[in-house]
Amino acid sequence: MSQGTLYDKVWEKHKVTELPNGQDQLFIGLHLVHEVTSPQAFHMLEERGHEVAFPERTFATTDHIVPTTPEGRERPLNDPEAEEMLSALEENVDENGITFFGLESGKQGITHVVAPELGLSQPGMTVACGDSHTATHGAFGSIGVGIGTSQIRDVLSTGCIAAEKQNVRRVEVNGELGEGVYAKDIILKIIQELGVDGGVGHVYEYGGSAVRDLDMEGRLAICNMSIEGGARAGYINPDETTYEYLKGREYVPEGEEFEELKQYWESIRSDEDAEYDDVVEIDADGIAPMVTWGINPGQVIEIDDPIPAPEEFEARTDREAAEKALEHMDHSPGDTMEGYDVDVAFLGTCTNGRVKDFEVAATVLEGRQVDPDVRALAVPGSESVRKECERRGIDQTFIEAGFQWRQAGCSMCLAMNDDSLEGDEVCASSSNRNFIGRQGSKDGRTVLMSPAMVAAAAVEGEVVDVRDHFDTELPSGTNRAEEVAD
Ligand SMILES: CC(C)[C@H](C(=O)O)[C@@H](O)C(=O)O
Ligand code: SF4
Repeated sequence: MSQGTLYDKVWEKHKVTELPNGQDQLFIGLHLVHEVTSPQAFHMLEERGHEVAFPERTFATTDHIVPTTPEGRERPLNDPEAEEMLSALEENVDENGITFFGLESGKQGITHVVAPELGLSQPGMTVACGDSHTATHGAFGSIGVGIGTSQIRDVLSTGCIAAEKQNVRRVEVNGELGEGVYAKDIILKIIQELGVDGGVGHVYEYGGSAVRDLDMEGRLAICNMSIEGGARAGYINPDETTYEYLKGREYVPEGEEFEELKQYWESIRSDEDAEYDDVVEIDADGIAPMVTWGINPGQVIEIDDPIPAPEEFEARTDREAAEKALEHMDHSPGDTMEGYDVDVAFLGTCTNGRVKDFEVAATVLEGRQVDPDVRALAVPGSESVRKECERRGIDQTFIEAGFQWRQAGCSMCLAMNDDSLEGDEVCASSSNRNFIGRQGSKDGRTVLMSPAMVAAAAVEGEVVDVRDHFDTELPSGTNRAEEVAD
C-alpha cells in the first residue's frame, strides 16, 4: 500500500465515496471532449433526460477527423461521416453550454495539446477524456484517465466516474540526456525495458534528475505514452518548471489566487518518504535515439542496435509478435534500423506536436532539403502551435525544406482524415502507435521516433542517427539552460 504519493493525495481529495462493488466514486475536475467518442454519450444523456452537470468544467475541441488543409476544412466536410461527427459535437456543446474550441475559434487542436497550452490542465486535478492518451495531462501532476463511452456519459451527467485505484510504480530516470536524445527516447526506453503490458494495474510516477530537467513539452511527451506502456495513468510531480509554464496562461488565475493555488500544488507533491508499490531505475546517460522496428511501441531498439531475432524472446507471445513484426516490416534479425528506406515523414500529434518539437526539427532542417522521394507532413498539434511557429518563422524552415505545412489535427497519427499512408509506405513518425494499419493503410509501416529523428529521416530518405548526420548543435529539450541554480 503506497502512502503519501501524489496519486494517493489527489485520489483522496476527489474520492466521493466507496461504491458497493468496491470501486471508488471519483469526482472529475476537468472533462475534455472530442468529436469521435462523445456523440453517443450525449445521446445516452438525452435519452435519460439528464443535463450536463458541470458545463463549466467541460471543454470540447475537434481533432481526429478534421482535414488539415484550408480547402478541406470548408463545410460541409467532404467525408459525410466526419461532417456528421463534427455537427453532432457542435450541436451538443451548443445545447449544453460547453466551451468549444472549434474550427473557427483559433484555438482548435488536439485535446491533449489544447488543454495544457490554455492552462486548463493543472496540478492536483483529476482529468478525464474519452481518449486513451489522457495520461498526457499527468505532466502537470494531475491524474489523467482515458474513459469509455458509458463513463463519458457518467461524467457528463454526474461529474463522476466509478474507478479502481491502481498501484503506483516510481520510474526513476537519473542522469543527463546526451545531445540529440529527447523525452521521446526516454519513454520509448521505458517501454522497451518494462514492456507494453508492464504497467498494467499501475500508474507510473516519472521522476529522477533527467525528468526534472525536462521542459513541459518533454514531460507531456513522456506522460502521453504511459498507456503504450500499459499504465492506466502517468504523472510527474509539479515543480517550478510546471508553475512557470502555467503562469499567465488563459485559464490560470493570476496574482494572489495563483500563489494560493501554488500552495495547493506544492501540497499534493509526493512526500520524500512516500512508499511506492514498485521502483524502477533507468539510466538517462546511456540512452541513444530510439526507433521502433516492429508493430507495437515495445518493439523498439536504440538506433545502432541490431533488430532482435524471435528466439531472443522468452515468452511465446513475444516470439510470435516478433515474427509477425519482422514479416510486416520486412526486416531480417541482425539488421539495424539505420538505412531503412522512408517514404513519408510525419511530424505532429499529441506526443510531439508542440512548438518545441517543431523548433528542434527545424534546427535539423535548416538549410537542408527533404529527400525528393519523401512526402513530408508537418501538422501542428493546435492552431496556437501553428500560429506561434509562424510567428517565429519556423514554418518557413519547414516549407523551404520541402515539408507541407498543415493546419492542426491528429492527421496521419491514425488517418481518420485524408492524411494517410498508401500501400506499404514506410513512415518516420513522431506519433505514439505503430500498430498495423494505424496510419490508414493495412500494409503501411510506421517507425516511431523523436521529432529530430523524423526531420533527419526526411532529409536522408532513410532512418539515420540524427547525431551522426548533422553538425548543427541540437537544442537540448531540457530546461537546464534557463534554470537558475538551486
Ligand atoms: C479515437 C480515440 C478514441 C483514440 C484513443 O482513445 O486514443 C485515438 O485518439 C487514438 O490515439 O487511438
Ligand atoms: S494525435 Fe493520435 S494519439 Fe493523440 S489523440 Fe490524436 S489520434 Fe490519439
